[in-house]
Amino acid sequence: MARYGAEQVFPYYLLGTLLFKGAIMPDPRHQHPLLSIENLSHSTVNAEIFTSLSLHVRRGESVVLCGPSGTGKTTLLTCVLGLTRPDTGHIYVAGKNITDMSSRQLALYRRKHVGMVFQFGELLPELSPPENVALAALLAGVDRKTAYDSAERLLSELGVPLGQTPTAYLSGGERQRTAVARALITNPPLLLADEPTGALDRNTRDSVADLIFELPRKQNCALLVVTHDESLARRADRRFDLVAGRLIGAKP
Ligand SMILES: Nc1ncnc2c1ncn2[C@@H]1O[C@H](COP(=O)(O)OP(=O)(O)OP(=O)(O)O)[C@@H](O)[C@H]1O
Repeated sequence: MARYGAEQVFPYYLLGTLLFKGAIMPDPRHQHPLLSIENLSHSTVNAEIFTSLSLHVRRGESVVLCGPSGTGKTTLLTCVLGLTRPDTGHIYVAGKNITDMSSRQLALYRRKHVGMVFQFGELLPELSPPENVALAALLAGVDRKTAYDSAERLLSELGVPLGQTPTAYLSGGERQRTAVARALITNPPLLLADEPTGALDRNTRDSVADLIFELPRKQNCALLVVTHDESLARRADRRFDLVAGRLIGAKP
């Protein structure tokens, strides 16, 4: 049986300890992408929206998609959500080809693998923040107690007041934090956001942006954000512009 001396084992022990303590984080660029968009083309009855578009996002990294109005940024997000079927090309999430999935499989995929933050939160205004957030977990099959406990923990961490006040009465920032909590409650590996700070004033926008852009590192998820906001785009690890149906990389 082979024997290993301390001098042979120690470097591996040290590396393992450093990795465990988070002193050396694996570089996201060396991982397989969580989201792979490959040669995607899509058109409406009137026009071609994008052609042969490819984009990869890894766990732990943030990518921002900018570009003029009407170039298809939201349409691309709806393709990744499985709400729009592209004409050609494939989208893989965690190795699964979502462009081949049935409607039933897509509904399950959305509940378990994707969190989405919309510009106006898209919460149910009559429900309280814990109810809005817990609902996403209940729909994903989580039991009632766990869903409510997790919703309250997440909301507290994100600084949203608990209680029974309907979300309609909360401030814009509190509503958007609730929307982030709802996107995170199922612990999705992929987080999408469409103009997540577009409806907020400057101060609130900065604090919600801070919150969103620290999620890839904190939750080890992949983040894809669509925005017109240059200050938001600067926070991303990588930034692309969608212009005339093509992706142009502005930040490596
Ligand atoms: N279901 C649809 N049927 C017909 N045309 C559509 C449909 N959905 C989107 N479009 C068109 O596709 C184009 C891209 O729209 P999209 O909303 O994706 O652009 P965008 O880049 O997100 O714009 P903005 O920055 O203004 O939000 C637009 O011209 C839009 O009118």
